[in-house]
Amino acid sequence: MTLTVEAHGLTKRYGSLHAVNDVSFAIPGGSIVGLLGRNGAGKTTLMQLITGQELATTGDVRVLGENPVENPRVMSTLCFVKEAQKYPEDFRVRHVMSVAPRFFPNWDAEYAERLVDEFRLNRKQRIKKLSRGQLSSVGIIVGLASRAPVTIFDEPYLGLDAIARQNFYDHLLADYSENPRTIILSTHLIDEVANLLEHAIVIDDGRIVLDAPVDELRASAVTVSGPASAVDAFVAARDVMHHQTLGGLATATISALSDADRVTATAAGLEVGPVSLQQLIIRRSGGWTTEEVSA
Ligand SMILES: Nc1ncnc2c1ncn2[C@@H]1O[C@H](COP(=O)(O)OP(=O)(O)OP(=O)(O)O)[C@@H](O)[C@H]1O
Repeated sequence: MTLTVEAHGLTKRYGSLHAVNDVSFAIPGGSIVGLLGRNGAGKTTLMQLITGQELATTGDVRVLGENPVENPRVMSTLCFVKEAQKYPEDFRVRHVMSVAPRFFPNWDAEYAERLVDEFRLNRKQRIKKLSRGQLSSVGIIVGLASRAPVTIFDEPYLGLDAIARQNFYDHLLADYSENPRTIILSTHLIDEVANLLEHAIVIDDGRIVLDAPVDELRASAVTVSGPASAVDAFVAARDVMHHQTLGGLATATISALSDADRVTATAAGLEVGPVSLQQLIIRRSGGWTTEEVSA
């Protein structure tokens, strides 16, 4: 299997702050990877290291087997859609679309034009006059139409309404299916992208706290819900990751159940269901509590 992005002991320090701290991972080619974590966790710094925009303090990062820093061969395979992309002062939407092929050898101009219409952008509009959501749309169009072998989106949805975000997710999945490549998506909207992601890397305080296939994560836990007394009796001898009560009802998140345990739970009047990816990731990042929700 070809590895597209690899890091070994990668560290970026700003003064005494370890923004990225001894991080190692390997992203196989042809996958959609979620880079997830709380504010200030180190996601943007890690993406800057991958794209050669920052120099590592120590450690090593490779894109398609090569160091990305000042490497034109690697640059031609990368597209980094940043939250705060800068454009020349007098640029209009159509200028972005016309210069993009110079940076992205796989640029699909026809697809880009279709996306401009779908995201309802005015080709003549000055970039600096675009709304926050329209500016995000421009970045999304560049990221999708670049067809870059390694495409990285850093919170690409800022200011986008729900319809435009769904449009992005639908296009991402459809276009990725037709043109497989490596897509790294940094987002806080985990449940919105849960169905897109094949792999999740969670970073917290500069360190990777989770690096796992999403299917494996999903299979690792379940919720059991029902009358509080029945839920409590069922989970009494188990490791409870999260517990929530609402009136006389309770929901507990526990490790995956065997078939026999599922039968026992159902016989006790409990419902066994899936856990959302967001909940699993919050839990793995050490952020879950027991909640009492008043009715
Ligand atoms: N150029 C810089 N100089 C000093 N500190 C920095 C610099 N860039 C980032 N940091 C710090 O490094 C840490 C990681 O920042 P980073 O932007 O990578 O986080 P993030 O996970 O992308 O956060 P968010 O989700 O809020 O965008 C933060 O504490 C941030 O303040």
